[in-house]
Amino acid sequence: MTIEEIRNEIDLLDSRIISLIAERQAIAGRMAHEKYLAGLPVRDEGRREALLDRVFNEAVEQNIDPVMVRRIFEILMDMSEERQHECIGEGNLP
Ligand SMILES: O=C(O)C(=O)C[C@]1(C(=O)O)C=C[C@@H](O)C=C1
Repeated sequence: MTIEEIRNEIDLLDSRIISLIAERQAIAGRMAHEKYLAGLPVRDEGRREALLDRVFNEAVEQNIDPVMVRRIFEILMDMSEERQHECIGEGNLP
């Protein structure tokens, strides 16, 4: 395989990752609605920690850097919380 072909493979995979992130953000919007109705705060520290532990362990099983994977999911959850705040009218965006 050439470098160009391998880069194309990476590009395709990156597009799939972005689609999955968009899907995750859409779910965050639904979560915001349910939390708003239930009177619950957006942030749930217990859930965050449980999720970070789970992805850390899954990364170890798959032989990829668990600390980096944890960081990625911290960012994903921050994005999700930002979306949830926007959905319930507490966003920082103009
Ligand atoms: O599980 C929740 O309660 C969510 O709102 C989802 C989510 C996430 O993106 O995974 C986002 C915010 C919370 O702090 C924890 C997790």
